[in-house]
Amino acid sequence: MSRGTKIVATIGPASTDFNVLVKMIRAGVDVVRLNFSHGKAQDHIDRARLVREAAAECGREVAIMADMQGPKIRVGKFENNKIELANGDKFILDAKWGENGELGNQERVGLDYKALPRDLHNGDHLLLNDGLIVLVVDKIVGHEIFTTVKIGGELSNNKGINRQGGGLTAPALTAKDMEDIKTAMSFQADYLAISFPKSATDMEMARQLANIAGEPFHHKPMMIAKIERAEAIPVLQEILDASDGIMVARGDLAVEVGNAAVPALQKRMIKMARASNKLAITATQMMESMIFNAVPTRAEVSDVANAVLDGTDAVMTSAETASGKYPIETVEMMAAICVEAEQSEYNKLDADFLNVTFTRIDQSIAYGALFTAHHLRVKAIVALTESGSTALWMSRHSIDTPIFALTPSVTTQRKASLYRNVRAYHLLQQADSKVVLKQAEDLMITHGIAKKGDMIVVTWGEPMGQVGGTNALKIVKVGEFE
Ligand SMILES: Nc1ncnc2c1ncn2[C@@H]1O[C@H](COP(=O)(O)OP(=O)(O)OP(=O)(O)O)[C@@H](O)[C@H]1O
Ligand SMILES: CC(=O)C(=O)O
Ligand SMILES: [K+]
Ligand SMILES: [Mg+2]
Repeated sequence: MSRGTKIVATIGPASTDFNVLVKMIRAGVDVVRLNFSHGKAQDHIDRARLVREAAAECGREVAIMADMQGPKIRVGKFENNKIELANGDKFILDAKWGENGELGNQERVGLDYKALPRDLHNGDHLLLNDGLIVLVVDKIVGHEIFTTVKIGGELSNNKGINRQGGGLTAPALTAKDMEDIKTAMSFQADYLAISFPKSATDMEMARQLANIAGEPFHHKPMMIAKIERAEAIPVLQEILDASDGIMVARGDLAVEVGNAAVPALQKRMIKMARASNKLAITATQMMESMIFNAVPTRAEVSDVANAVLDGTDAVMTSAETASGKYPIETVEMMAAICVEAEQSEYNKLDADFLNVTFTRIDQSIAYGALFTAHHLRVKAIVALTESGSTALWMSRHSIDTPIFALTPSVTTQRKASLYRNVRAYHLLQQADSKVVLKQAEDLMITHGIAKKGDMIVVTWGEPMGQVGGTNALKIVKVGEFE
């Protein structure tokens, strides 16, 4: 059985190797994530090239997602790289500490966001290191935040800080992000993930910067809003409207909204994304124990399967594949869980369209193809597409029929590798629809999707070769165009 849910794999020291990457791609990686929170610009440029080479070796198109660092607030470095905080200890976060090279100690540490004291109030709970350490603000005096340790532990260099409940005002795009967007466009990253956006404006600004940086390469990336701060939740719809997709970034989100709130939010976010014709990625700690172990826990298996049932386009790995011991096994395991979970999917195509009115020709064709495929039980839906949007619209609804996007654009092909239930292949640009339909049939036969006499549904636009012009649907008996 082929897999419909896609796999996004973060790469890092454990996977920056041609042979490992080839094995990971063969095991099922569809999108590679480069995390700009770690490493230098040149490291990402080199990694991107390695990914393209490994994908070529596998005869596949793999998308690259550049994930910006964003305004994650971090503590500075310590004299001895780390300290141990005990419950009840007094500790100072000092926005001026480090300005003259001072390192942190048992009493105080510096901050990379100088305006933090201004944003805080007495009684605020600060969560450090993804919530493993909790500090309560006692008072703020100028640049010094005086706190009492509520939950202690080891605090090491550059760990992140969140306020419980969110509300810290750091702007979403930092100066570093703006530089990193240029780097990502220099290798034409297919997806750009923006960290901590809190409004549609943040996403619009990022898109504008990306489009300008991509212009010399005629490249426009798809924009992913990482939903990971409390303020993003009430404005989720407007963020979705300004983006091409969202990431349920459970690491930071859990710290801001409380971890018990995350599962329900995940379901709501994925549902809203699909209803808005946008993509959804479920991220963080999906196979966490596989950083050290060759098999996942029962809970992790269920987590991946539940994300599939929620309708996510992709499940994502972080440290499991970036710095873990079993990057290849993690991907193999995830792929197997996805396939199994998809078998049990409850199909409710009719319910998706209750009271829906179609107003666009291209969308009407896309949905017409879905219903045709569903009711006639054809072998495949084939969308001849320039931009990929026909395939994207179809993929927002769950049906058993696989969707194939055939496109002359390699960028469209790469982007489509994130769309659930869509496989994209390259098609030679042709003016004559008869020739193209024949090519489409041949591709289905070559890939073992359909054989002579099987039915497939094909959509395309007349005249061929124009973006957004899908206006034709044909039910084809394979072999008809001999
Ligand atoms: N390029 C890389 N180089 C070194 N280590 C990496 C790299 N990418 C990821 N890692 C390691 O994997 C861990 C988890 O990866 P992930 O991408 O979730 O990082 P993170 O620091 O939690 O991300 P963020 O800063 O976006 O919240 C990181 O904390 C880091 O130890
Ligand atoms: C992926 C990410 O940034 C998070 O989970 O917070
Ligand atoms: K990041
Ligand atoms: Mg995050």
